[in-house]
Amino acid sequence: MATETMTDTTPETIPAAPGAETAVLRAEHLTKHFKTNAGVVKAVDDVSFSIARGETLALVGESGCGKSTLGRMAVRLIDPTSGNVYLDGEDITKVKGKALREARKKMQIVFQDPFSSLDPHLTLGEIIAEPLRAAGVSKAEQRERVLALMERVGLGKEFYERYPHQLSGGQRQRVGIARALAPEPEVIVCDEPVSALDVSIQAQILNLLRKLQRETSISFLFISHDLAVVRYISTRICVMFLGQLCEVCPTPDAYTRPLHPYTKLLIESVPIPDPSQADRKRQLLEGEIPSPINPPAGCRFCTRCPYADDTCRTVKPAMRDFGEGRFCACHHPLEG
Ligand SMILES: Nc1ncnc2c1ncn2[C@@H]1O[C@H](COP(=O)(O)OP(=O)(O)OP(=O)(O)O)[C@@H](O)[C@H]1O
Repeated sequence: MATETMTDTTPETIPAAPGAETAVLRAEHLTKHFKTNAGVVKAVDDVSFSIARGETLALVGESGCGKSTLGRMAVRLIDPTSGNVYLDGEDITKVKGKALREARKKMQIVFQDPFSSLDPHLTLGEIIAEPLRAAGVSKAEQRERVLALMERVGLGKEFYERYPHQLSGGQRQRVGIARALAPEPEVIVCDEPVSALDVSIQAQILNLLRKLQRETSISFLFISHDLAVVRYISTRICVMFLGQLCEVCPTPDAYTRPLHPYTKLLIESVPIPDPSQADRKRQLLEGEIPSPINPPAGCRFCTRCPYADDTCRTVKPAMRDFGEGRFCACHHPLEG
């Protein structure tokens, strides 16, 4: 139950990682509603977060909870229904034309499927050079910079003239990362970047991202449903359920001392690969996720939560500060 030290806090006050400099990217009250024939889909509802320089912030949650929509809004690939995005403290929610192009250079995205996101008719050299060409970099300099980028992501010179279909999945994702790095961004949204890859290749790509971050203190918003991957790569975690954040905390805390019942169930529902742990009862998340067209009025997790009472069903829980960088929106947090 609630402790006395806990304070109510509006989500926009969720700080960047403790001790970090000011946030590179900050989202405030981001909301996206899609009008469909079946009704208005409340894909993302009043979500706020910030990413510090050199930080990897993970966004986790089940399929359909709004992760990709949130990631795309954060880098202005889609416009929010309401809410604001700040890049280096500047409100870029409504910028257009040249200002938008400048902002987009600083915020890149790497997609899950590196095959469909690479033009099959272009060589790797051309694909990686595309953002440089658009920025007016000379032909000669483009080649030099592309070769340097390829080296940084572990692709030899011999790949310069190759086409996407000549590459493995892991190599294609390296190309996707090189292309994202080309305009020297401050933030890269990685939307399930390793989900389509074999486990051994996943580790190589994750290690590459870590190496790049050490070299340049770039920030990542890392979207994933894979909690093992997120544990390895991220500094902090945002747990999302049905369009809203329910917990934000340093990554180890999500696994060792979760505050939200949903975080705990999500962690416990991960398959157990270690046979000596086979006796551990695997918790299953039960019940259907409610429709984002007609979400529950109070806490959105109330229909699946073992602790839900009348308050949970009627009153939306505020995001509260538990100290040490831990925030949770729950009427009955697991600690206190
Ligand atoms: N263009 C759109 N029009 C209507 N509904 C949409 C649109 N894009 C997303 N949605 C809906 O918004 C909700 C959130 O989708 P989103 O893809 O952001 O979730 P996600 O957590 O990234 O899921 P996944 O991991 O499966 O990609 C879903 O209910 C989805 O069907």
